[in-house]
Amino acid sequence: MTPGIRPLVAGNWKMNGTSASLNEIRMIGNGFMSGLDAETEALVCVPATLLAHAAEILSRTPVHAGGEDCHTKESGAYTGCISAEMLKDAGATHVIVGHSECREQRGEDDATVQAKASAAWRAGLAAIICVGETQQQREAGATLDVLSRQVAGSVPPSATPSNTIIAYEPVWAIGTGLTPTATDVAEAHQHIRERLSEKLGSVAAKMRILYGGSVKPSNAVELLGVRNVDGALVGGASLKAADFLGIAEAYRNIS
Ligand SMILES: O=C[C@H](O)COP(=O)(O)O
Repeated sequence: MTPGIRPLVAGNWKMNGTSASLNEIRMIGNGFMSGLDAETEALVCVPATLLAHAAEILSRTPVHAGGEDCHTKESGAYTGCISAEMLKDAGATHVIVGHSECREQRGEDDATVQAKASAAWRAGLAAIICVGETQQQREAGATLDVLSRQVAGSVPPSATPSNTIIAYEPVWAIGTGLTPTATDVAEAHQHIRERLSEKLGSVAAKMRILYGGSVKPSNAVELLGVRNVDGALVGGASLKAADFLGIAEAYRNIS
């Protein structure tokens, strides 16, 4: 938590979900209508095939719909790719960029991630920029250096709290059930906040820094209660409305 920052609980469905899954979206939207939005803002990033449907369902609720990735260009000969403008047109308010799965599987570097964040703004979307170390980097004691490099290279210099959210996702914690200790999370988030301050100045104090990596209802109070943790980016547990809502409910027990 950071005083004065409203936390964001964001889901990332990754390559999961068909039209049969839209009922979970409906239940997430309804859950936030029953008062949860007082504590947190909520967002579900879904595959592009579901985005327009999800956005339509969520338009009657406080929950936003988002995309999971975007191209740097607005349009053109990029078969299979989706621009930020297309996501916006389908109803997105946010897009994730630089997720470790994109960095690793598609060889995305920091410059590309930064260009994608700028593309998101060009379309009127907020960018959720992901950073985080691998297991190997962690074992080599390089976590903070990696985070410094990724913040320096991936965050555009004109980022503001309204157009940019940072997500710290230790790669080794994603989908593994493993999580860093609260002390490690606090150190990483403080380090990111400091690097953002150096880069962006005073606006960094109000920028949301989410934690992602095996967040579940059972560990949400501990992880989300850490200083400088301003919400969660949730993968597997966002696929089930009950789990996603359970994570958001953690804020009722965090002071
Ligand atoms: O974007 C979400 C993260 O990769 C976390 O995924 P997870 O909650 O399944 O570990």
